[in-house]
Amino acid sequence: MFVSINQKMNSMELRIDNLSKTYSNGIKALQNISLDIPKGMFGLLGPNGAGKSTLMRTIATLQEADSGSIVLGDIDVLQQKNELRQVLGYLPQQFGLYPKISAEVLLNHFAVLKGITNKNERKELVKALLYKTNLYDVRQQNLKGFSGGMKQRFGIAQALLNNPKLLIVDEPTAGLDPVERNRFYNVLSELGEHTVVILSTHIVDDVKELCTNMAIINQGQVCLKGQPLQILEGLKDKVYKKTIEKSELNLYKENYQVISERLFLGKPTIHIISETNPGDGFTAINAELEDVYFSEIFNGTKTKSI
Ligand SMILES: Nc1ncnc2c1ncn2[C@@H]1O[C@H](COP(=O)(O)OP(=O)(O)OP(=O)(O)O)[C@@H](O)[C@H]1O
Repeated sequence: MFVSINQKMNSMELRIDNLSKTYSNGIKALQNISLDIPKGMFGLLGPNGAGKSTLMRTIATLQEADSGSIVLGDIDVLQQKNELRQVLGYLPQQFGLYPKISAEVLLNHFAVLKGITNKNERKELVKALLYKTNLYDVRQQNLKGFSGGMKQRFGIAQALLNNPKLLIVDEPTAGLDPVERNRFYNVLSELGEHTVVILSTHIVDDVKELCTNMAIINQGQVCLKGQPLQILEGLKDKVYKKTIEKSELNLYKENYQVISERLFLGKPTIHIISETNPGDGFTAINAELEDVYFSEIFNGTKTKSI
């Protein structure tokens, strides 16, 4: 049957099936990871060492898996590396930039490397991307003067040069202040409509602000996947909070399923999960994505789909 290009693009999604990777030191960084990632922003949330970067690098064809498969549309990612690279934009966790060169000149240089040979086309594209990433006004500044957020936005600009169908962004907001983080969110939020965007992060707010679908991974395993709003429904009427004395913390941990503790005006405020109202001075609160995250990281082991 004839399938139009549009139909093909609409069905473009990333499918990861039973992907596993054990490093030579015995660490099982990925254990049977399976995820269906549609177009739009997908948040991959997990603590340090969960396996996020290993997964991102494997999808980006930068390292091999031991077993499993990854498919983007009709591209078999693990076999057709060059095909994947043509439609991939990748912003790694750390990247170097030439410090003594302007953003405009460097972006133009990257465009040449990506095979955009027509000078006028390249000029227009560079200009459009500098606008998109809010860097047009500083395009003639050398990159060494750029803040962390400006560098990250430049990273996005270079990742978008080939109009990617798949964009991977690995822990982009670590170290950014709230204003820079917000600017970065604004740039990313416009990309999701036509592209599969995977945002790997340990910052819950990144996912809360941006993502329509998400998964939590921990110790190389997917422990929860679904849509943030539906996932929150799972904790409806089950989260309670109480401000306690520091000396009481261990006692509460023994008696309740404490999922998080935060200091508020110097005193610990704990969140617990309980099927019924615990009384004892606790108040019911609306679950936040942080509550889901902490409950999965500290207590969850089995994969749940919502
Ligand atoms: N090249 C490697 N050789 C051996 N072990 C590795 C290697 N790379 C990562 N690991 C280990 O694999 C596990 C997963 O690491 P990975 O970097 O994928 O996690 P992460 O979720 O990206 O963490 P972070 O948020 O700290 O970057 C960790 O225990 C890490 O120490």
